[in-house]
Amino acid sequence: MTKKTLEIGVFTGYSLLTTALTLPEDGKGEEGSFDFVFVDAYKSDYLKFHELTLKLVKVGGIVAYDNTLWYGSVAQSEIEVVEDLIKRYRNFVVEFNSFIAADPRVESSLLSIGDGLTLCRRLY
Ligand SMILES: C[S@@+](CC[C@H](N)C(=O)[O-])C[C@H]1O[C@@H](n2cnc3c(N)ncnc32)[C@H](O)[C@@H]1O
Repeated sequence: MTKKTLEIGVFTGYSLLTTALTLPEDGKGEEGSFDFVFVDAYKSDYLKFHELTLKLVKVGGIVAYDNTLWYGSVAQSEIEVVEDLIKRYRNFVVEFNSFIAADPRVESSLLSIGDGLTLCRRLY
């Protein structure tokens, strides 16, 4: 059962509260061996956060990265993407997805729900 969770990138707190609602009475958020980390911050920092979260999450724990389809732009060629915000971060997300797919430290899956959610399970 998940007891220790962390969220990187809080705005309204919606996703944090959603996670909190699943915690048992003795669930904690202290530093240490986390069961679950949810990352929804600036996409340019995702690779940096990956190194950090792999230290924080325990072996067998899950790190979830939001927006890894980045409005579908990761499946488009760079020149097809015209909207500024999407264009600005597309290459970071493409690079992140490639890195995660080849990272032997995690087993990962990019779920095509919402704007894409990548689940990584730390293997060692
Ligand atoms: C898309 S919103 C997150 C929404 C969040 N899922 C919620 O329900 O509240 C992204 C948030 O991440 C924050 N953020 C971006 N980069 C960050 C960083 N390096 N460290 C901490 N927070 C960061 C932004 O300020 C913003 O509030």
